[in-house]
Amino acid sequence: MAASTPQSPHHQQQSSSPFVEYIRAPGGLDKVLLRGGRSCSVEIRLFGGQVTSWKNDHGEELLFVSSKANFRPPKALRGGIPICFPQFGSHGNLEQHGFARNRLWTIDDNPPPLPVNPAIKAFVDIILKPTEDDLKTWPHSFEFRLRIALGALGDLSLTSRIRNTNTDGRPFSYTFAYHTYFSVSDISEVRVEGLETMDYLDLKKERCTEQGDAIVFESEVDKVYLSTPPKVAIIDHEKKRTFVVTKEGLPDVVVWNPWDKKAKAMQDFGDSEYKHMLCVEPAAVEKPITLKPGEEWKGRVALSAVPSSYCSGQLDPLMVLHG
Ligand SMILES: O=P(O)(O)OC[C@H]1O[C@@H](O)[C@H](O)[C@@H](O)[C@@H]1O
Repeated sequence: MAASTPQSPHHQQQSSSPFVEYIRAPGGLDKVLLRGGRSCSVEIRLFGGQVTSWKNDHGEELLFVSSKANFRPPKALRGGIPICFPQFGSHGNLEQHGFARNRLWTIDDNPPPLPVNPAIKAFVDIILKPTEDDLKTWPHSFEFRLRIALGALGDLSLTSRIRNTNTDGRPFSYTFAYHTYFSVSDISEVRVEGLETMDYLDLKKERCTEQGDAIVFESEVDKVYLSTPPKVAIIDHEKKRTFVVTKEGLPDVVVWNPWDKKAKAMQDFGDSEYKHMLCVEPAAVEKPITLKPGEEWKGRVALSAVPSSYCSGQLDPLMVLHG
């Protein structure tokens, strides 16, 4: 559905679905709200094509957004799920994490169909195409379609479809990440399962191997885990909540927490906020994806938040990851 001209600064546009609301706001801050059962909801900001809120049945926020986040374009918002494309981090010559998170996306009126999923309550399709300026720094024509969907059980999924629309016959390559900021009660009470014994790239992009235990957090972590299994679990002991991250088409997973020193150095991040967030980012970093003209790539992530089967220090990882 196309967005119409705003009639008031906060004009709310009717969509054909009672579960989808388009909210016009000044300064490029248009949003889309997806509503599910009870208090479940997802908020998407067209600037950056960024999910900025994901709430469960009880209306509790599941994603972290910094209290110091800068909501004004052109800077990306610190929190939610920024999209890193066509470059993850500093793995290339472009600006950090690429430009997609700093561009205005539009509603995709006529997306090519995706397989029908009856469990999906509400969804929106948005699209990004390069601007003239983007073509100067990254001379490739593309269509990046993103479907954001809220499932009947409150799960959130993001499906990216990137197509090479170059007319000069040239392929292009890119790296990618769903830079997901999870909200956690206390980082020292959190562990990540599913990445044990995996190889990873450290900050210096050197290859190392993770130990056999679940990952816990006692200092800064910034690692790109390589060729990982399709599921990762983030267990928040204090909240007794487990986030299950299921990914397709995205071999790598970035795990990031800036800890105290880096937190203080970030102007749009509170000094102590590192205690309440963890980024676990399904990604394609080590091996860039290459598309020939006309080819399309798909990368999907599904996030769910379930009560932990944690009980006095015993979590059955098999239940979480395969149950
Ligand atoms: O400050 P930015 O550009 O949003 O990046 C935040 C972090 O994003 C993570 O994905 C990277 O692994 C970190 O190295 C980086 O510091």
